[in-house]
Amino acid sequence: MNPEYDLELSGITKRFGATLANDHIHFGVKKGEVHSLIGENGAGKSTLMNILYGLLRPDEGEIRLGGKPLVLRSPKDAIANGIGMVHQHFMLSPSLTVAENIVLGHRPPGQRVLWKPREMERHLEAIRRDFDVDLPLDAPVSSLTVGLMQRIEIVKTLYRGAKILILDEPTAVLTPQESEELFHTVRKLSQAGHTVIFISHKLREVMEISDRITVLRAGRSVDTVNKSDVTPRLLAQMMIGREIRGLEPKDTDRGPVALSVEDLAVPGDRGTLEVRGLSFELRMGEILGVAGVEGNGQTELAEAVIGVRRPAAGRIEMQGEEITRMPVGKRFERGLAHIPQDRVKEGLILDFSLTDNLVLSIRNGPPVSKHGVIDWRAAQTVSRKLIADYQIKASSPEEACKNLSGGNMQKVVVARELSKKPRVIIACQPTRGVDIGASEYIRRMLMEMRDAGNAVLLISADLDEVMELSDRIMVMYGGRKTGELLRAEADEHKLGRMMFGITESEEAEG
Ligand SMILES: Nc1ncnc2c1ncn2[C@@H]1O[C@H](COP(=O)(O)OP(=O)(O)OP(=O)(O)O)[C@@H](O)[C@H]1O
Repeated sequence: MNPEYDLELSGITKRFGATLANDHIHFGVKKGEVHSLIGENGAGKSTLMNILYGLLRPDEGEIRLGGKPLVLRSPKDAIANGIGMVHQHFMLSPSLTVAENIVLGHRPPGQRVLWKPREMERHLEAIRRDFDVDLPLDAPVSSLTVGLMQRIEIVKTLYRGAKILILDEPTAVLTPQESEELFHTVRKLSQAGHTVIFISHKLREVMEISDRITVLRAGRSVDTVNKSDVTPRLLAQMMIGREIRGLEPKDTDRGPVALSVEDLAVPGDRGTLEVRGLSFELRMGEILGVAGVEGNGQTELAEAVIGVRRPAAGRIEMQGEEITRMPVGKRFERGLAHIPQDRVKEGLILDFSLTDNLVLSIRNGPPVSKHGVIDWRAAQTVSRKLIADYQIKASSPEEACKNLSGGNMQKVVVARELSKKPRVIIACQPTRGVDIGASEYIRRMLMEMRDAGNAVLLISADLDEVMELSDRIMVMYGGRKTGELLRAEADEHKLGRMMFGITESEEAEG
């Protein structure tokens, strides 16, 4: 045990069948530090943190807290020892209020009864004050933004006495503004002596928030470094074990119209119009980026184009044919592909194998099936090739998708959609939660699809991604277009203003 460390995991090994997810990992954390845990998809981050949170038992290795060995049989043990975890998928009851969600099922330490309302209020108030987090305590959770839900999860773990907080890719679901607020909370936590373990793929964030950084690669710990001793480039190399190449966007000739959207109005789940009179054209051979803070109609736009949400007005054409009311299946037959933003809910059948998800769900013809009879061997060959091309980490093509890490699930969706040889691709947050190596690959694939003369509508809240890939960028705010720029004309400042509703003419007036 290194006396510097408050928490130390040593020799942690965990196998899932043939997969060695954690291979003698060493991970030491100091009190009050923000310690980032980074690594490519499937590197073993979630497995290690699930062990620390008592969700998984290691096959080998030891955990020590404050110098004493710690055996964690369940999250209850972890919480009792001051270890809390905020997962990527929130565990909240939508119909209950914020306050009810926070206190739900929690008893004050050593007592049999639940908190009394006054004590509860006092306890919550202390958390609110100490960490400068504001919450609408009486609001039902169903009415809140994702950023607020995450804040509730953090307060919930603090309420249960967490001193060490594990945040599993917390910014993956946040807007840039919400991420800033989260960082403010993280800094407050660290100042108050709490330890934060921050899992992320975004090196810029890691460089901004961390004191120290541990890099995992293929189940092993590569190194732990001080933030001041590294650069993002060096971290990327440590993660993927080689130099990364930059992407060189290339100017291509714009072809005929791939997608034309005219005066489109689309209602959201609550019946109010989320897309309001939107018109634009996407050409073959181009990537049109749709920038904007999430929740400004981008999702409803994508859903209307792929056909799962009915527009209230307007017209959509694909390659000259009207598709406004065309059934989804027909649109796909005509060459549309969709990379959904919620891959778990919309993109995959989790209990099914990789081959099922990669190949069988989309191919009805040769070589995978003939006259309705599936050729399993051919299906497996196609599946194996996709697994290799996209470097999907799985023990075999028969592995169930639910066993894959989050980033690898995304690779499955992208591999399947792009392998359909589509003509028009609607890509929604295609690299969210995906590591650098795989992001680079997915971005390169989107550019290759474009260079081969196809069209890509890239909806992304990641401004860097939009600027890196797009030939043109359109900004959405409040369901409308607030501007459209060529990549060469776009900069963060201009786009940022448009993202908050300042139109091009207002922009020109300064
Ligand atoms: N329950 C499971 N059964 C089988 N294999 C699993 C299981 N959980 C994880 N694995 C495998 O263990 C390896 C490590 O996965 P883990 O989820 O820890 O990676 P990660 O670094 O968190 O990745 P990501 O960034 O994509 O979330 C992967 O190859 C994964 O497929």
